[in-house]
Amino acid sequence: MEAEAPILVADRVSLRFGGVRALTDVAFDVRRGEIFSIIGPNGAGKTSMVNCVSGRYRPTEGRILFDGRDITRTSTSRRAALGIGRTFQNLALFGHMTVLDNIMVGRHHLLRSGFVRGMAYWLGGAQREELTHRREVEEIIDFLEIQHVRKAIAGTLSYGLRKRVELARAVAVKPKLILLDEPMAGMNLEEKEDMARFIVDLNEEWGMTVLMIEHDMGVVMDISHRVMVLDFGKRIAAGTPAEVLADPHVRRAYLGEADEVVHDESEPATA
Ligand SMILES: Nc1ncnc2c1ncn2[C@@H]1O[C@H](COP(=O)(O)OP(=O)(O)OP(=O)(O)O)[C@@H](O)[C@H]1O
Repeated sequence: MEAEAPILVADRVSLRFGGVRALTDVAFDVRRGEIFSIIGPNGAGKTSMVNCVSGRYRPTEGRILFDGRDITRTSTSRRAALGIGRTFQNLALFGHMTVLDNIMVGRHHLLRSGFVRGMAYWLGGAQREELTHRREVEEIIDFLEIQHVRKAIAGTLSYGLRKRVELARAVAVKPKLILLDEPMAGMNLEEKEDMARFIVDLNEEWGMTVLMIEHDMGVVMDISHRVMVLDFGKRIAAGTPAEVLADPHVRRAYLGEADEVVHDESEPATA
């Protein structure tokens, strides 16, 4: 049987900012239905890579394919309409708006255009559309367990809850691929465990494909199907979490002193 085409392909992507080579010849693909994570030390190029996928940055060389289509030159908004959703490293909620309104904002493009909607309203179709819309939003609110704060002003919530609302907003646009930029950053252990569970459920129950950057290695290795490791803008390894953890390049580059620890058995421990 022929393997299904990947939903996302990065084809030898390079990105330069003046003299800085943020990415050099990075290639990977994300399979439909998987959780794929990008890890690497600070400045390795993770955010740059995800920005090339979302459309915020345009690669200097190479191509990005989504759902079989070359999107290298496609605008950010068009990519979103094609089915690429995202959350941000720093929260990007409307702090003065309610949780419900924040989630609804992301849904606008799913409704028909203003003029058509106006006409349809008079013809009776808009009410049906509005009902479906509301039901779907309520499903997401239930799923992410934020019913109790749906009327609260987003800016007043705890950090962990705001991250969850941001995820709800990204999910609400029904993306085929969701880009999560450090979803656990700044969270306490309990919040991290909740977030990890939501990501796994989104993937398993809602069939959402996930491309994630995350610094928490425990979470990454726990929930990812495959992982790519970047270092100084280059891909140094990719594979299952077990393969990546066993890779000597990764141990040297990412885990730093791991090699010395292995070779230093004769030395007394100093840590
Ligand atoms: N807009 C920009 N202008 C100039 N240089 C940039 C820009 N964005 C990223 N860089 C540079 O590109 C390199 C890769 O940065 P990037 O933010 O992609 O790394 P990262 O792996 O996401 O790091 P972190 O884990 O710290 O978020 C760094 O040297 C960074 O300084």
